[in-house]
Formats: sequence, C-alpha cells, structure tokens
Amino acid sequence: MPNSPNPLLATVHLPLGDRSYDIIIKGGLLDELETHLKPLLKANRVFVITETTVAGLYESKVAAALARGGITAHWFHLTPGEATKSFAVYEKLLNDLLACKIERSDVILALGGGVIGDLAGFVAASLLRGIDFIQIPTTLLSQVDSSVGGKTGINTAHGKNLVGAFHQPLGVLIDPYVLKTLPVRELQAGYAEVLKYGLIDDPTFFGWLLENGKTMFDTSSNRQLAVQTEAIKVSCEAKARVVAEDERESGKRALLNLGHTFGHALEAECGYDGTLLHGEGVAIGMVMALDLSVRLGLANPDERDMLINHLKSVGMKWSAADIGVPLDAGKLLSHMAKDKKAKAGSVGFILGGIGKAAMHRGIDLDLVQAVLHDSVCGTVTQ
Ligand SMILES: NC(=O)c1ccc[n+]([C@@H]2O[C@H](COP(=O)([O-])OP(=O)(O)OC[C@H]3O[C@@H](n4cnc5c(N)ncnc54)[C@H](O)[C@@H]3O)[C@@H](O)[C@H]2O)c1
Ligand SMILES: O=C(O)C(=O)C[C@@H](O)[C@H](O)[C@H](O)COP(=O)(O)O
Ligand SMILES: [Zn+2]
Repeated sequence: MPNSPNPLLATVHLPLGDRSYDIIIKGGLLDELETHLKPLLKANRVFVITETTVAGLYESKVAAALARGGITAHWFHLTPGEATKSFAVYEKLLNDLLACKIERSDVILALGGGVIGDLAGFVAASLLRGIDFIQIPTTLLSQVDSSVGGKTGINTAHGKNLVGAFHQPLGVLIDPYVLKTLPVRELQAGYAEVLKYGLIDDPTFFGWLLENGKTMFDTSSNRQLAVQTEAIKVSCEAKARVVAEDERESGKRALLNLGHTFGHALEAECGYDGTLLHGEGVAIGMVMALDLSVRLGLANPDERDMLINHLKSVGMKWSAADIGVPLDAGKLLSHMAKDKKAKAGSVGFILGGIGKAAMHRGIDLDLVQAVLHDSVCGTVTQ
C-alpha cells in the first residue's frame, strides 16, 4: 500500500454534485473538532445524538471543542446496541428534538458507531422533511463503512434496515485515536467490512490485509495506529468510488452487500441483542458467499479457505456454528427472501472469487440451503 507523508492524516472526497463532501481522517481530530466543524455549519447550534458508552468516553472532549468554537449543543443520550435502531427509539428521538425546537438551519451530529449513524441519519432525513447531519464515527465499522454513503435507517420486525432513506451527511470526521478504547470484538466486527473491500474488487488490498491485518489488533505494535488509519483510508476511498458511481444502489453499489444477504439473515435470527454483531454476521456471510461461489464453480476452494484461515488467525468467527446458538437453515433461508436485493421474488447474491464479486440471480436455493446447513454445523470443507 502507498505510504502517505503523514500516516495519520488523509482526506477522501465523495463527489455527488451539490451533495459532495469530504471524509477527513486525522489522528487527534476530536481535540480540534471545532476547526473541522465550523466550516460545515450554517448556524452555531448542533444537536448531538450519541449513546451512553461513547458519551462516557468522549462527551467532555467534544463538548469542550464545541464550547471553544462558540457552538451551542443539545445532547441526546441513547442506549448502546443494535436494539436502539428501532421504531420506538426513532419516534421518541423525533419528539425530543421537536420539543427542543430544532430548526432547519440546525445540524445533527451523529457521534458513535453505525447504530447511532444510521438512526441519527434517518432522523435527519425525515425531521422537518430533511435537515443536515454530520457523521463523527467512533467504531472501526462506522469509520470504514457506515458513516460514508448516506444509507440511513432502522430495523423492523421483518428484518434489518427495512425502513430508511438515502441522506448524505455534510461531512464525515474520523479520529482513529478513538479506536484505542474500542473492545477487540468490535474491532474484529469492523475488520469484516474492511476485508469486504478487498474481496469485492481489490485483491492487492486483500493481500495487504493478509500480511498486515493482525497488526490492527496488536496493541503492542507501534504500527497499529498507522495500519488502522491506512485501512480506514483505503476503505473510505473504495466506498466513495462505488457511491459516487451508484448512489442509490441501482447497480454497482449492491456489491457492498457482499456477505450481507446471509449476514442479515443471521442477525435477524439471533435477535438484535448483541449475540451476533453486524460485522460478525458479515464475516460469516462472506465465507458462506465464497462457499456458494465454490459450489457454483465461481471460485476456488483455496480462496474460500484463505478467507476462513485469515478470520481464524485474527480470532474471528467464520461459521454459523461459532455463534453458539442453535440455528435452522430453513428459517435463515426464509429471512433471506425478504432481502432488499430481491427482484420478482428472486434473491440476488454477490458471488465470485477474491476481487471478482458480481451480482448473480436465479441461484438454486437447494445449494443455498446446503451452504447454510454446513455453516450451521461448522462443516465447511477445509
Ligand atoms: N449505513 C451503512 O452503510 C452501514 C454500513 C455498515 C453497517 N451499518 C450498520 O451499522 C451498525 C453497526 O455499527 P457498529 O458496529 O459501529 O456498532 P455500534 O454502533 O453498536 O457500536 C458498537 C459498540 O461499540 C461501542 N463504542 C462505540 N465507539 C466506541 C469507542 N470509541 N470506544 C469504546 N466503545 C465504543 C458502542 O457503545 C457499542 O456498544 C449496524 O446496525 C449495521 O447495520 C450501516
Ligand atoms: O453502503 C452500502 O451500500 C452497504 O451495503 C454497506 C453495508 O455494509 C451496510 O451494512 C448496509 O447498511 C447494508 O445495506 P442494506 O441496503 O442491505 O440494508
Ligand atoms: Zn455492513
């Protein structure tokens, strides 16, 4: 991977006409947040949507920066976890913001992981028929994926992210230093989405991750932060390229869903209670997608096994059996039928070998069921 002059600083531009924005990646950015925020604001008032864990760690730092910038802030503290991405929390948040007399010139700050970003973004998309928001992602997953590209939404009883809107942020402000406080399980979940970009169309990046991925988790390495920052930068560049070409997922953007048809079904079946994190579902789902690709002659068994071995080497779950709860292949298949990529009842799968992902339809569901069954039993051929 190319070395930037300052390994902890990068700006990625997402060109989308009058909705274009920059993703600023800078170690220590939160300490100078006001400098990056002020040029984006129309009025000096923000509504910060966050959750209690993130607030406990970073509210004082962010509040101090806002005060230095002369920015008035109203804070909203939600409960951490996937269950917060719900109709009930969405409705309460809308009412709480309206009670504070939020106006169209105000800006929402989404300070937290993907749960906060998706929910706060959807609130911003719908409140007063749309107000501006800024993403300040604090997990690896949100820094490499969810804060970029404008997909916002909540989960429903029918499945993940089934209600939402495309609403681009005014900007994305990333401070990789906050990853120091992130639990390793959350770091691993974010790493799944990083691997995804390599698997989609960048075998060189995938090879770099095979070499350097372990360093992302190695607190004793003086390269940890530089490797994390490089992975964030390459991931944001990859996502920005895809979103710039296909903002509303009429084609290429669906590739970003690699592993998600399986992963979302696993998440729905596990309940949104922390048993299975989104990124964990994606990692297992990407193994299933590669396994299905092998069975269809679209990938080599070596490619699937390379992914499995790498996930194992960084201590990640790779099969549905690793989740540790009983799962039923038939039930998982029925969740998959509700996937947003389905067309005329036919589920779309992102398949192919490493770096060669493409959309496939009309896949034999008996094969899919066999893949699910083997993952549930942890018996994928090694
Ligand atoms: N919109 C998109 O394009 C997109 C892309 C990928 C994922 N997502 C969504 O993102 C969500 C998952 O996001 P996530 O993985 O960030 O989970 P999350 O938001 O639940 O955060 C994970 C955990 O990390 C904690 N946390 C956050 N920042 C921390 C920090 N710096 N230090 C210590 N703890 C911290 C949180 O309190 C939480 O417990 C899912 O709902 C998924 O569907 C959306
Ligand atoms: O940005 C996208 O497009 C993605 O698909 C990114 C995914 O990692 C993310 O999990 C997304 O929320 C899934 O989208 P969905 O449309 O399947 O809900
Ligand atoms: Zn995802």
